[in-house]
Amino acid sequence: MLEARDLACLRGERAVFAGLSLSLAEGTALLLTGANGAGKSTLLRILAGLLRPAEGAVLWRGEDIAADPAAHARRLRYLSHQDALKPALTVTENLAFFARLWGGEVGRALTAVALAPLAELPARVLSSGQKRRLALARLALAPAPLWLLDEPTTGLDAASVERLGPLLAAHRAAGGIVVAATHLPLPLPDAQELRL
Ligand SMILES: Nc1ncnc2c1ncn2[C@@H]1O[C@H](COP(=O)(O)OP(=O)(O)OP(=O)(O)O)[C@@H](O)[C@H]1O
Repeated sequence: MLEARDLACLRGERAVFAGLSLSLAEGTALLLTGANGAGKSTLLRILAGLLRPAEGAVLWRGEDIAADPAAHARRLRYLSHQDALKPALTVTENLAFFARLWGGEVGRALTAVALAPLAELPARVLSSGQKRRLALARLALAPAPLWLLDEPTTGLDAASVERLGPLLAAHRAAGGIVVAATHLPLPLPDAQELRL
């Protein structure tokens, strides 16, 4: 369903990677690992259609994602290093913004990341782990077949990492694909690993 063919990426003069291919079927997960600077975030940005590869192509169900970037944007949830929160808005309001775009129930998504008790606080007062959980709550709003997650568990306590397990499992059980860059163990049983 998601395929990368012979990708090459240059940053400045330097080749970050070349000849990179992968193929992921419905319900599968891929962990991107490797040293700092190996190109994990870069590859996620290419798979998200945010960065064009120097060579090669990314395909969704056999079609180049570059042919219809808007359609690709609609089918994915991309969680970057940044939490992309509006500090002055409350926890509920931050999530309501995305619920207007994608649908879904804000209360249910907050419960999935155990943030319901903080729903009325402005996002600026959240701790860094709570901010990450609010970013992750977007995943629980409405289905999208492709999740691209950059260090999703940074700053999370053990219980919050564990809570991600059912969220990831439900997504995969519904045929969703997960690609996650990480230095830490993730609750993603049977994930393939690509070491960059
Ligand atoms: N805009 C840019 N211009 C030049 N080089 C860049 C740019 N963005 C990234 N790079 C370089 O590309 C390489 C890959 O960076 P990337 O962020 O993908 O690594 P990473 O594997 O995600 O690292 P980390 O584990 O530290 O998050 C790095 O050497 C980085 O310095």
